[in-house]
Amino acid sequence: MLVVMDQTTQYTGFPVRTADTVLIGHGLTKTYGPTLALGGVDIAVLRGESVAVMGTSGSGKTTLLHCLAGILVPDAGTVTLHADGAPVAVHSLSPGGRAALRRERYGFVFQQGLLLPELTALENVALPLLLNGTARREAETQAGRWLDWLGLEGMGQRRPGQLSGGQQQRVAVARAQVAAPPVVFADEPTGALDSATSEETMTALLAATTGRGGTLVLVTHDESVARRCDRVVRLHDGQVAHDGPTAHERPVPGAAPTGTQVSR
Ligand SMILES: Nc1ncnc2c1ncn2[C@@H]1O[C@H](COP(=O)(O)OP(=O)(O)OP(=O)(O)O)[C@@H](O)[C@H]1O
Repeated sequence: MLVVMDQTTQYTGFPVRTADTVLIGHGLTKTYGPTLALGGVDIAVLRGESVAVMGTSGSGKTTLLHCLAGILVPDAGTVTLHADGAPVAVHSLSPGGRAALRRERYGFVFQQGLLLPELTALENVALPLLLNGTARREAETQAGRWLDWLGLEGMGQRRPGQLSGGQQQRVAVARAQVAAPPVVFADEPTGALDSATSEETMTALLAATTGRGGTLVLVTHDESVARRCDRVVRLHDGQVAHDGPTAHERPVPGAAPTGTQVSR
């Protein structure tokens, strides 16, 4: 059956592209030796949506995220990004093409911010812009705006080791979003944080992504994190066991720093 995901429809089959679809994974299959990590997963992510991928340990969450993000190539199935310009067949890109895609079109937040320890917070955030060819002064200006916007005023010259875990994650959020990618992926972004800091980090992550028209796909074990997203996809043994909307009030979008429009 052909379905389009909306706020009332349970997922029941093959994902169909609509004008609002930004990312489609179809029939995604991945094995590691004898282990079937993904067994034909279909997923369609809408523009401006936050999707939480949940499931027990080993159910295939990170493998799915990595296939969608062009970190891993699925053994079978397709991943298509429909952002600005022509659709991109992510699964068939060369390793260099996938690296460019990750650098230019995607943002990432991991459990431990994975900030470069020898760089300042400002330099960490500016890095994606520098890699994309933005001049240093402009890159650092934009990075500084994001740090300020995420409540890190005056901390730009600190190195990651001089920031708390929650502050480091906000730097990671700023870095993921500074180049205004159409899709941000987050793998357990609050996994190392206490519940109050986790809440703050989710507020920052949602404000920086869906709050300004971008899209967020995140993996989490934490139901309270998932509840803040628009939709939950639950995996079980590498299959989609559930895909449906969460009941939550969408936060009122805040104004993003100037010059940070999401590319479509
Ligand atoms: N590089 C690898 N080599 C071998 N097996 C792997 C590899 N990566 C993942 N697996 C296996 O594939 C399955 C899915 O792993 P995956 O990491 O996607 O699950 P997950 O749901 O993200 O788990 P967790 O919640 O524990 O992080 C698991 O059985 C895991 O052991």
